[in-house]
Amino acid sequence: MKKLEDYVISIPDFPSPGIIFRDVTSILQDGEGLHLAIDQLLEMVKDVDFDVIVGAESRGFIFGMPVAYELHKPFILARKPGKLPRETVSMDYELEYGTGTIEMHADSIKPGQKVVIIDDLIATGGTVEAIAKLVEKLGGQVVKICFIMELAGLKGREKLAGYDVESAIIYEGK
Ligand SMILES: O=P(O)(O)OC[C@H]1O[C@H](OP(=O)(O)OP(=O)(O)O)[C@H](O)[C@@H]1O
Ligand SMILES: Nc1ncnc2[nH]cnc12
Repeated sequence: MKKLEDYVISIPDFPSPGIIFRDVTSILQDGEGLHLAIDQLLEMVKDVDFDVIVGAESRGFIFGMPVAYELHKPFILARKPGKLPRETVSMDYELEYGTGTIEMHADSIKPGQKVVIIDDLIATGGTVEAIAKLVEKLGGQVVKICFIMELAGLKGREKLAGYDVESAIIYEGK
């Protein structure tokens, strides 16, 4: 039987020299790969007491939403700047190849809510660290952070020290 990592195609030097791009679309374009990915995320949160799932634009939406749907939980979008129509909170962060800003609706997390954050991949950890800070700014508590893939060589976990972090696939390098 194929494991989740068997579905991942890695592309050297994309989008710039030195980056090995771990292409999540290669999981999604196989029905069994997609099913396995969502099942593994469901397994990660099965014993976690939480209220809300937050997904990171855009690939985090793909993986967070089916988990929220299956567990009858709300799904909150952490989006790139200028996309959310109502009052937002915003945080800047650094990426493996660039910088970014992430926003959430100011009313999306209620004080005291327990939050699971889902994204496809952790590289430097900047994106999800920024989202965790936004959740906390809104009074939420981050109880678990789940990834499909982790690039351990970029040490993103160090940025997320103190959080319960789990990844389905861990690549030792970048
Ligand atoms: O751990 P980090 O260094 O923050 O990098 C990981 C983030 O980078 C990618 O998203 P990207 O911003 O490229 O957006 P996309 O999902 O819309 O392609 C990926 O989907 C993660 O969200
Ligand atoms: N190396 C990588 N592969 C796929 N997505 C990424 N996002 C940031 N770094 C990445």
